Amino acid sequence: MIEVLSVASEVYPLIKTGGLADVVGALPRAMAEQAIEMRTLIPGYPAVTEKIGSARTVARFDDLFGGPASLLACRVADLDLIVLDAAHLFDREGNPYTGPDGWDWPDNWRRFAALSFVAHRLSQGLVQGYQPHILHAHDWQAGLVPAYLKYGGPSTVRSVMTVHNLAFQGRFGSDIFGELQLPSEAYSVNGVEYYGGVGYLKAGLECADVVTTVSPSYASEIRTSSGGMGLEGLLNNRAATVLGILNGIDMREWDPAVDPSLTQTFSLNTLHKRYRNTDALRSAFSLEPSKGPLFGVVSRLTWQKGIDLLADAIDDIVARGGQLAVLGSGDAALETAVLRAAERHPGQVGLSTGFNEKLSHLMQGGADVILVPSRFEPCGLTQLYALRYGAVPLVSRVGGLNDTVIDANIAAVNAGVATGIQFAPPTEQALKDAIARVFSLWGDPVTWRKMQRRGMKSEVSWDASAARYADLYTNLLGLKSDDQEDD
Ligand SMILES: Nc1ncnc2c1ncn2[C@@H]1O[C@H](COP(=O)(O)OP(=O)(O)O[C@H]2O[C@H](CO)[C@@H](O)[C@H](O)[C@H]2O)[C@@H](O)[C@H]1O
Repeated sequence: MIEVLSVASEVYPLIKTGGLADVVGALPRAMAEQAIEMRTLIPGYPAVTEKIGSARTVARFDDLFGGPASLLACRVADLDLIVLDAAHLFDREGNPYTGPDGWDWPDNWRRFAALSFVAHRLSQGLVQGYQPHILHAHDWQAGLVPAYLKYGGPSTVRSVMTVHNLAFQGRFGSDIFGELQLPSEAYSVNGVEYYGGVGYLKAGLECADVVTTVSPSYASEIRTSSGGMGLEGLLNNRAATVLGILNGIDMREWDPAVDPSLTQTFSLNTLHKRYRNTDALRSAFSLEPSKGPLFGVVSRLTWQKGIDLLADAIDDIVARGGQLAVLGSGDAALETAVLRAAERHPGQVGLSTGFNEKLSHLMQGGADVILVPSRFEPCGLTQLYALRYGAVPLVSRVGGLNDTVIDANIAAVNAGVATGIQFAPPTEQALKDAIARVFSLWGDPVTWRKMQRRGMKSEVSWDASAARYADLYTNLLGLKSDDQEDD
């Protein structure tokens, strides 16, 4: 049986700030169905240690990057976790990356170096009876994992680096290098060095045996100058080992037939009851009763997510008879722009700031349209939840949004395959044109209903992608697919 240690800074349902947590939380169960054993190494933030209950201490460090630490093994929410309990690094208020003042923790380099260092120690047999064959690192916080492995002496353990978002790279000054416990040769263009400093994600991309990202389109985009964020050269050099494997969704967590967060559960056969969630959503956002479509946004409010484009299109939505409910927080200027629109259109536009998992489910189960106008989107999960919950996704044609939504152009409508609306390029005008198309489709209830139903039947599970990860692990270890059962 192949043993994979997945290393990440968040995992649902213990700690979540975005889509990374959903994926890291769903992968182990998806991989178990492929006969791959996956444990997850995560930091012991207060939110995590509070939830793990009784755990076994499986290793101790007298001094891990400046303080004592221990590793706690436990099984929570069907996940096999190894929690890095290190009070000097993780026992603090705030979110995983920022303090209560909203600024990055100044020692993030140390906190996540420690996480990666421990992953490497686990690959060296730190815990008796546990030997991972593969270290699977997620995003920059785990970017040093492949570097510790590469520079840590001979090993049969292999590494995979998955990019969930190339925009967050974990770049620090060269002065930290001396504290990373890496040999001096690691400070090179083939190692962790990046433009005169240390680049955590760059290190992972350079040193991992294989790089993956979360959709085929994004895998292509990151190799171009417009999408590569400076890393396109490196990624092109490694083109043969850069793969796009589409995210799936956790079909148990996101199932409209049993979802306790919905006012009204529903399925394909009871889609006519879905309007009760729409009514509940209107009340939650203090919106007036309406016969027009209710647009919903569940997102970080950032430039990446195209929220400035949305802000400019709000008046259009309302002028055409639609309403808008926005759940999200982020850049102050964008929050203010949405808030101003809500003030301009009382009863038609609502904003709920903060992170609200339960409300995010009601948004999917109640909104008529889920709007995702991203400038770039590695995969995107909210459009996948939308499809499963009978909300029609309106998305920009980038990254994983391109790979998961079939645009309702005339050919697709006639062929009976459309599942949503796409627009390109990500500009205000193209978004407004797409909104106009939504209203014309909304005016044809039969076509609209068919689109909803088709979306609900779309393949959004992990099945196909888990099989791809299983093949990847198997090939990396030089095994044939049928060998792994006997191993
Ligand atoms: N205010 C709020 N309250 C409650 N829930 C909220 C919320 N704001 C956002 N969410 C939730 O956070 C998640 C966001 O996931 P996405 O994949 O859409 O984007 P994100 O940029 O975080 O993820 C990155 O990683 C993922 C995983 O690989 C990629 O899909 C994506 O493209 C990439 O940018 C969803 O589960 C959404 O419901």
